[in-house]
This record gives sequence, structure tokens and C-alpha cells, in this order.
Amino acid sequence: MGEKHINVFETAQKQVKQACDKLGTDPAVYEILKNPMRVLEVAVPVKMDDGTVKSFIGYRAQHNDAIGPFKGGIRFHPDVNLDEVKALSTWMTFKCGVVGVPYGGGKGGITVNPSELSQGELERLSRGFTRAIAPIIGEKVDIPAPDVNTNGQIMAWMVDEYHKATGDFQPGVLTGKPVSFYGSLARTEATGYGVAIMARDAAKKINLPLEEATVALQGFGNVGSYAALYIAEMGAKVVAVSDASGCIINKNGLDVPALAEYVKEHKIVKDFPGAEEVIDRNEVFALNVDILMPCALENQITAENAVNIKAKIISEGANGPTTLDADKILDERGIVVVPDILANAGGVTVSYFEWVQNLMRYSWTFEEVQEKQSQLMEKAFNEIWALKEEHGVNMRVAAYMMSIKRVADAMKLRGWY
Ligand SMILES: NC(=O)C1=CN([C@@H]2O[C@H](COP(=O)(O)OP(=O)(O)OC[C@H]3O[C@@H](n4cnc5c(N)ncnc54)[C@H](OP(=O)(O)O)[C@@H]3O)[C@@H](O)[C@H]2O)C=CC1
Ligand SMILES: O=C(O)CCC(=O)C(=O)O
Repeated sequence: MGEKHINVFETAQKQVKQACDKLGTDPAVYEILKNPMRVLEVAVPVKMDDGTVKSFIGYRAQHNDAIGPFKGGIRFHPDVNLDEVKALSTWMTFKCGVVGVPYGGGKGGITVNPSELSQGELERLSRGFTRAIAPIIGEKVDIPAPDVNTNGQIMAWMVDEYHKATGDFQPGVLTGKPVSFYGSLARTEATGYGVAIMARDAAKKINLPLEEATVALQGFGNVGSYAALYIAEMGAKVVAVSDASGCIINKNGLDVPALAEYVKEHKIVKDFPGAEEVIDRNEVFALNVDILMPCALENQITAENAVNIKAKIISEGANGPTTLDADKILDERGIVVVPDILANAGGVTVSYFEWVQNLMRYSWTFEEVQEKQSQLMEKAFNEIWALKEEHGVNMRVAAYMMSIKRVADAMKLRGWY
């Protein structure tokens, strides 16, 4: 499934335009925000294990830094392309604005299937990409982090390579690092934890007791696995989980910690012994559940499958999982969508805490970090819910309205328009 032909950068631009129109902002605001301020495309030659050299294309998009340094992950995936990176950097600007962390938006990626690389090739590619983007990143300038198929080890290599390339040891130049190397406790869990908190808050608003709620997730990587673990811990029943291999079901509830252990070892969900049934991965959205958590990639909830959705709440773990047409259908059908720029903002929120700890050379406990994260996200949720009620818009439009106003105010004060 997934409508790859839908251009996600055009989606991002339309989302921004819609909220600018609703706010009645000065035309200059959309004129500035419709494109990233800077985009760098690089070709990274890598010596492969067989002695050949392969050149990989990568990007770093810097959307807007009116509020603070550019911030956003780096994705390694075969579908990475310029428009995708531009869209993801746009979404980052407004995600940071929603939770009020002092950053603008950035995003990077390399067009590569990392599962085809050896560990040595992966390291050389990560280091080569860091050297290529080193001139435009920095602890106070642009701070990358993990995204799809990147992790703490890759962030640690990148900090090391940045140090070698610049002679400047800046552990805060990347976040999402291993805890034993300037990482923050609770960063690995943060995005999924936030997705679960946002689903819980939405359930409260529509009087859906979590203990009676059923949940289905698309994607069981970093975001999906922790979203599932936390929503189960909060009392809901996770009945379905999909990944690229298929969708597993247990109507009595999957044992999520056991599934997480299983996937660590076997990589795929399909053969998990605790499943009652395995269905096609594309059927996950049509299941009879109360809460859906898309935690994979863009353009997954489409006009075609949105009509079959039975859930009352969608908490978007992925960036851009819902197409514009699908959004309209979900809205008309009264389904509460907690938009990506709020639902998955836990990652960048705790990245911010990691960066603050790096700059202070100090560390907080796991509980302190999670407490700070939930406070920021719940505050944002309540503000957005109130705005949605006040203006009669959905949560996505309300989230953009709140965030655009913050960015626009900063741009105005800086004299950009
Ligand atoms: N990591 C973070 O902190 C943040 C991530 N996000 C967003 O969350 C999403 C997921 O990221 P993350 O968890 O880090 O990435 P991971 O690489 O850890 O996991 C991605 C998951 O999506 C699955 N997947 C891919 N295609 C499909 C499909 N067609 N159907 C079902 N499952 C599929 C993968 O399955 P398989 O392994 O079988 O390929 C895997 O389980 C992305 O949109 C990312 O931008 C947002 C905020 C922060
Ligand atoms: O942790 C971060 O800085 C950014 C994470 C990210 O890429 C995202 O929120 O999409």
C-alpha cells in the first residue's frame, strides 16, 4: 500500500498554506515558509568490502531557523529523495514549534538500503556523509538525530567524524546518541512514549476508557515498538502489529514485551509464536480497533483505505502517514487524528533535553526526562485541543496554526518581513 506518487513536499506546503490562510497571516509568512532556506545535496563515495567504490546520494535540508538551530533526523532508506527530505524538514520546523523547543526544522537522508551494507560499509558511509555535511551542521547551527534505519551507534560515529573533520569536539552536534556516550536516558523510548501519551489524552477527551480500548500499529521499529509497549502499559490491548513482513493478530492482546524481544532477535513480526493469525500487512488499517498508530512511513493512510478505518483515534507516530485526501475523509468521519507534528514530537523533545544535558555536561534521571517530556507534550495537546474547539478545525490545522504563529512572531521580531 502507500501512494508513492503523492509528493509529500506538496502535502507539507499545502498543510502550511491552509493554516496560514486560517490564521490570516501576512502573505510574507507563507512566502518564506513554503521552501527550506537551504538544501545541500552530496555524493558520498564509499569503498565497499569487495574493493569497488560506490557513490551514494545524500541530502540535508534546513527549513527555517527563526526560532533556533535547525533540528531533525537523518534517514537511510532506498526511497529517500530531495522532495521527501524537504517535506520532512518542513514538518520539523512546525513540530519544534508545537512543543516549544527552541529549534527550527532540518532533515537529512541518504538514498540507500542499509540492510545490503556490511557494518564496515555502513560506518564508512555514515562518516563520509558527516564529512560532506560538516560545513553546515554544528552544535549551535544544525543538530541531526536518528530517523528510519539510523541509530545511536551511527550518531556516535558521526560525532567522532565531526570532531575529526573540524577539530572541535561537540557532543551536542548530534542527538539520539548511546547513553554511555553523551546520550540521554529515555531518548530511545521518547517518540513511542509520546505517541502513547497522545493516544491516551485523546481517549480521555472522547471518553474512551483505555482499559477497554484495542490498538493496532503499523511499524514495529523504534517508534512503533515503544508506542506499543507504553500503550499496553497504560492499560490498552494491543491486538495487531504489522511490519514489512505482515500483520500479526491476537484478539486477546499480544504480549508486547515478548514481541519486542522476539523482533530484536528475528527482525520480523510474522513468525511470532504469540500470534493467532497473520494477515496481509496492508490490512492493518481496516481492523476493528479503537486506536490506530501508523509508525512506518509517509502516504500510508490514503483516500482508498481511509473509508475502511474503524478506529476512533489515530495517533501518528510516522511523519506524514496520512495523505491530504485521506485527512478530509477522516475529518468528515469524525475520527480524531493526533497529527504527526504533535504525536511524534517526543523524539525531538527528548533530543532537546539531551542537547541541554550535553551543553551543561550534566545528566538527568530517566524519570526526570520522561516527566519533563510528558509535561511539554500534554501542555501542547491541551493548547491544540482548545484551539481546535475555538476555531472549529481539526487537530492538524490547530497544531499548524499554533506553531506557525510562533515561527511567524520570531521572524517578525527578527525583521524577516
Ligand atoms: N526515531 C525517531 O525518534 C522518530 C521517528 N519518526 C518517524 O517514525 C517513523 C518510523 O521511524 P522509526 O521507528 O525510527 O524507524 P525504524 O526503521 O526503526 O522502523 C520502521 C518500521 O516501519 C516498518 N515498515 C516499513 N514499511 C512498512 C509497511 N509498508 N508496512 C508495515 N510496516 C512497515 C519497518 O518494518 P521492517 O523492519 O519490516 O522494514 C519497521 O518496523 C518514520 O516516519 C520516522 O520519520 C518521527 C519522530 C522521531
Ligand atoms: O530527535 C530529533 O532531533 C528529530 C527526530 C526526527 O527526525 C523527527 O522528529 O522526525
